[in-house]
Amino acid sequence: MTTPPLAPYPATRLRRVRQADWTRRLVREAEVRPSDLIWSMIVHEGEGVIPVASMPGVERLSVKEAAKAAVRARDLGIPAIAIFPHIDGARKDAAGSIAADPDGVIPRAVKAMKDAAPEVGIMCDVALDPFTNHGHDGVVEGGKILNDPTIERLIEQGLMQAQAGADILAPSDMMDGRIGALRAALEGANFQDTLIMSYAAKYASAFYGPYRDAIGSAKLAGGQGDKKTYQMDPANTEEAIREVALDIAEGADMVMVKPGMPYLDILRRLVDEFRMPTYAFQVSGEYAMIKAAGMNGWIDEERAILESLTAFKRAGAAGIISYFAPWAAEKLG
Ligand SMILES: NCc1[nH]cc(CCC(=O)O)c1CC(=O)O
Ligand SMILES: [Mg+2]
Repeated sequence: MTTPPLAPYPATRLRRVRQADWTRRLVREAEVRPSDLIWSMIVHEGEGVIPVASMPGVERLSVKEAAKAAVRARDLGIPAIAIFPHIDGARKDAAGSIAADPDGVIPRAVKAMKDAAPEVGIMCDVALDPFTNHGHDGVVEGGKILNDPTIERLIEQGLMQAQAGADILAPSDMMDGRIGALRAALEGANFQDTLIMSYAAKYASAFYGPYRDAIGSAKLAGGQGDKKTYQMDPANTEEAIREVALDIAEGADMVMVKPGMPYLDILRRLVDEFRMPTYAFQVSGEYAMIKAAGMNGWIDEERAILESLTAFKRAGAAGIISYFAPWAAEKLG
């Protein structure tokens, strides 16, 4: 885009349009609405709610509470909820054997949430790490994360989630080829309408720390932070283009960039390049930073949250996955 020639000062005074709230609202380019939000939510296997220490204000919800939250999302105009499981450590193993258990907390939550609020889209994380005792997103052998055997497990998990009623499957594992395999499996099992949102450009980031605490994998091997053989190097942009190109070609309906704020340049690039519905995940560490600074009185928390969400929209996001979703929807609604 070329900028039209501007009359020199004083004919042009850019401050004129900023002089009052009404002028600012008239020229505003990006605005975040409740319909832009996907509520990121942790569910657990027990009863009641359990606070997450490193994410003040976020609680792990029981299935019953998750169903109530779905109703709340509907009433707030939030279109979708992304659920992630906290699994009892004693039930994890090296293979993540219970990842595709049709009686697990995720399928139970999906059913309860769809029963309570069928109008709300439910998105499931397709990944093994909440279920493995090493915290990695894949099958590990001799210290290596095996790509193709992992895909087989993800397919079982994804089909189970679709069977339970999940609307969107969101593989967050970063194995090569899993989008194509999952799409073929869904077609083969008559799930033509199940959406796939690919965590297409997911970086090996320090900003996932509180999440690993929330799902109970922080102290495990994978929780020490090294997922660098499958998640992307934070230094790379062109590689993100290749990742997203492949996932679109394999059948992704929507793509995601993760984390959010430190990667707004990637988000913009991908929107420009592919014109696909592109989402940003404002991850646990971003939540924790804003919250911690706010609680200390170091920043104005409410303004910082809304500014951060607006920044995603300005950068081109079709929507934002965020732990702030219910608070923000209430504020904006
Ligand atoms: N499959 C892993 C997964 N799915 C969602 C998140 C992070 C979410 C957040 O930080 O809020 C992670 C973390 C990781 O890769 O270790
Ligand atoms: Mg990929």
